[in-house]
Amino acid sequence: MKERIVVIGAGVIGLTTALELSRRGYLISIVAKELPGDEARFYTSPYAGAFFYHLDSLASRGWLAQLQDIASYYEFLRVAQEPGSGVSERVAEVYVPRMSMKETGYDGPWFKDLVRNYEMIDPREYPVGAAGDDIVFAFRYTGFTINPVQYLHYLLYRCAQSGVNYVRRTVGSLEEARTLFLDGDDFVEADLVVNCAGIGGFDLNTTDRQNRLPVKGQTLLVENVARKLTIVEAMDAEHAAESLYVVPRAGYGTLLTGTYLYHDDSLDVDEELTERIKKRALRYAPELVESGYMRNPKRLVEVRQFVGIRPGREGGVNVSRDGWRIHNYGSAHSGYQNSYGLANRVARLVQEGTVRSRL
Ligand SMILES: Cc1cc2nc3c(=O)[nH]c(=O)nc-3n(C[C@H](O)[C@H](O)[C@H](O)COP(=O)(O)OP(=O)(O)OC[C@H]3O[C@@H](n4cnc5c(N)ncnc54)[C@H](O)[C@@H]3O)c2cc1C
Repeated sequence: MKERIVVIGAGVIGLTTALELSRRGYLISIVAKELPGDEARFYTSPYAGAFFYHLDSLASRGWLAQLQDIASYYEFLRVAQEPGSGVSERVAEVYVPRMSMKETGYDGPWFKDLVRNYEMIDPREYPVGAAGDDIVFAFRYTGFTINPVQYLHYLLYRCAQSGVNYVRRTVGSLEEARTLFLDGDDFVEADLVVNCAGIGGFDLNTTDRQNRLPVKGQTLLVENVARKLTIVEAMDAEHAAESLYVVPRAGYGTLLTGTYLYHDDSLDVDEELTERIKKRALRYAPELVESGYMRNPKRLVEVRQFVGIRPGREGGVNVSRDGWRIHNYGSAHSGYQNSYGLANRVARLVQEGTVRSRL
């Protein structure tokens, strides 16, 4: 019989891992404190941008990270064809000001030969508002944007279709989680437990606590519609930790964001930061307030501000196995971008253990 596996967590990492394992024939129960539709300080997935992007060049990006990301890229482009998934294919444009160009001899992002329709942007096409930012590199490609709440519901639905069940429960340890495989109306012991608890993953793997690295992000959702996904690396010397992301979403509306506050897990909103984000967005995406485009209102109409805490980890994401315990947490700012790649790695860890135990 195939292994019974408890997956802890119903963020993008837990749901994708559960889905990919069930597609391979394993029996899966998800055990999670928060489920899609919930909001909580340490339930990060609903607060993401979310899109596919990383500025590193091929030379500076590890091959494992590349494999994870590109596996996810093509899966998301496929999912984008499914109505109601919350994923939409979009043109993505990236502008890199001189102040944020860290590499010398940079000739494009690591994915330039792997994504669809990659090309450099001619300086004559730069938005008028970019003047003064000293842009040294700009490119576009076929990307996608994700409406996270819609996509999390989609994943849960796909899991249910694939035979995955789920239980709302806070667990205090991996041992406790192991007793919570739901079999009909009863709990039985699981063969394996996968820790996909995001920032909570460190509480369940206490020997790793010193690597906990929360990274705060602040976002603003507006009703106005942007034409494309626009990414501008840091352009303001006074606020060098701030970039600009203009993220048009499925169902319209646009998310404006671009902040990384390391070792910060507070939830307060910085109103001055919100004003800076709005000003930058209007420089690069003036159509947001042009009635000629999608009948946009003449000012930004705020829906809501959000704060999300990215589950970062010193040393990068932890995907590892120790007997019946498997970990998959710490994906920081790219949990969507590498979700399918990480789930594939977990599936290999499950399989390798199974093969070894049969020898
Ligand atoms: C502003 C912002 C923008 C972002 N933009 C992007 C982007 O563009 N692209 C991208 O790829 N990523 C982006 N991210 C990062 C992405 O959101 C995260 O990497 C991802 O959501 C992490 O998912 P997760 O499943 O690991 O954690 P979470 O979503 O936090 O889920 C954790 C799950 O574990 C459960 N849990 C925790 N502890 C316990 C316990 N003890 N018992 C039971 N259940 C437990 C929780 O209830 C929850 O269900 C962004 C994040 C932010 C904040």
